[in-house]
Amino acid sequence: MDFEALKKYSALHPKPARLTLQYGTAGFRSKAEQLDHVMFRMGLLAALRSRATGSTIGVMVTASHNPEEDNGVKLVDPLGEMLHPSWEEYATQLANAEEQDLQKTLTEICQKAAVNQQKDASVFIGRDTRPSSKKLSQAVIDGVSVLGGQYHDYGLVTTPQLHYVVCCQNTRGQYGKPTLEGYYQKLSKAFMELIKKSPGSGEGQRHLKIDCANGIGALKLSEMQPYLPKEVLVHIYNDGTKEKLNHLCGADFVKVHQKPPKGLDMKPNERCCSFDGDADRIVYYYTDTAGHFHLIDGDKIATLISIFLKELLAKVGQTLKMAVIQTAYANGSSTRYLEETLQVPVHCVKTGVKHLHHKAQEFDIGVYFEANGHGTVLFSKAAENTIRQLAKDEKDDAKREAAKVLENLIDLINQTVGDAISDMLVIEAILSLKGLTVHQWDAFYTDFPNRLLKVQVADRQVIDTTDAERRAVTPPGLQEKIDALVKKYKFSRAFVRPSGTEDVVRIYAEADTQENADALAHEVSLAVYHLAGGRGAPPQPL
Ligand SMILES: CC(=O)N[C@H]1[C@@H](OP(=O)(O)O)O[C@H](CO)[C@@H](O)[C@@H]1O
Ligand SMILES: [Mg+2]
Repeated sequence: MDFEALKKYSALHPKPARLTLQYGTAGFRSKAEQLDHVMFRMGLLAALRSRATGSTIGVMVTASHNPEEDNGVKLVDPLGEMLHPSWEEYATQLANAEEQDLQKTLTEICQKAAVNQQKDASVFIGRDTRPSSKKLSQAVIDGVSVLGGQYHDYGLVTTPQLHYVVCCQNTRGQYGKPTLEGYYQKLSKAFMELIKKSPGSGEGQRHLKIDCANGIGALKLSEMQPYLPKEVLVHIYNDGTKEKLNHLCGADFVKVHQKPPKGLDMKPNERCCSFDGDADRIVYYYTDTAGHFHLIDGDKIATLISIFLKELLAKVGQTLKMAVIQTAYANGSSTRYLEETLQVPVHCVKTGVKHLHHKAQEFDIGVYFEANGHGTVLFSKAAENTIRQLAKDEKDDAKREAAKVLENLIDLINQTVGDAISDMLVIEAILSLKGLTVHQWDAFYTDFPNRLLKVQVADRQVIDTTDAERRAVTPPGLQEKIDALVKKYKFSRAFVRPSGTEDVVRIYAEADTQENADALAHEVSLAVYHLAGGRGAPPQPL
């Protein structure tokens, strides 16, 4: 390590005194002006991680659905997964080291993680469309360079595209070509193969309106359009030319407010969807003829995909082990439908994509989605090989054809991470093959009325949870109080947990009616306020 150069460059990216940030569920996120030193240091860390793994590491500059003024950064591990938890810790230490301790902290990390400093380092960098992203990604490049690492700057990409190219690079092209063109070609080819066999629905069914949150999704989807068959009539809204990123639009806005985004005119029964700011989440929705808004969230997306996969597995006659992975935020009605009607095993894990991804790897086919629309499907290597073999050699025509559909699905799905573009194409292909309207899809089951609230407390870490975050262990008395409140309502459930991305405690409640779900959520939020050190005025009823 050239400590003189490090000192010199670090001085160009100084850390504001006393500022501490944490590498959380979604990496670092903060106001953009606080992040220059974090970016430089994540460039350093990516170079070390690359040396430690002997692989290319990704760095994505984005704050996803946060306001345009924010920014953030996430590291991508060799196969396109989220950064390993032990390194999240190093990331936090490095970001918070005072200037004079930087060298010491780096040396310590190298020792703890057994980094061979002689090895080559290679880092792929991408960024979203925020005004601050260009400059911040330059700080990442400075960090990589000062440690003698090589970098490839992909410029403007969606988060899942960066995960994809990292995986392609480290699998030596097995997963695909590590270029955007390679991504467009692989996905569009698989998509075209899939919809070839669709029964040819009417023109009206082919339209899809997409709210791109005024973000990167609009740019990349337009870039992909020439690769898609002309039967797909995709209409891009909120493309970022007029309005602010994520402002009153995007997947998070639609999910949280349960209403349509600004800037997209919806006619009754038209199929619409929203991406988030870095295009790794997607939710669908429509309004019915009575003008009611219907949200089709990640749970219903997981259900649609599971139904389709289950049918195909039955056709190919393979007993591959399939499971759906959810978090506690999954609507209880979706869990019940999956377990009881579809007879698919469901597992509940802690909030955060890495937990879902990890669990999904235990199965031949693991379908995972957060209710907010982040998700994908993982196929084990063995399952993938079986399917590809059957698609090639199976003598029985029906079985072989079903295996081919599965094979194309494997190629269409971005298995590295949830991907709005890829998920959208998967959903569109399934709806088209099954001849389903958005209304029919929505009717698989009816969501239980629910409410998500947040409460400010002095220190949200006083709440500790267990059982995939569904029960609070501390502070004393809180869980007993929640249990007593839940008993007052029919078909009810409630839980609380400290957010990993915001300084709040989240409260979730379900009950038989919307009024009851609202009332239960409110009463639980009061319990949190009183027992967990509420800050400011007590929560008011809705
Ligand atoms: C209830 C909810 O939607 N929580 C989100 C949110 O996490 P919190 O830890 O709840 O702040 O942001 C995460 C990162 O985007 C996402 O994985 C998660 O699902
Ligand atoms: Mg996102």
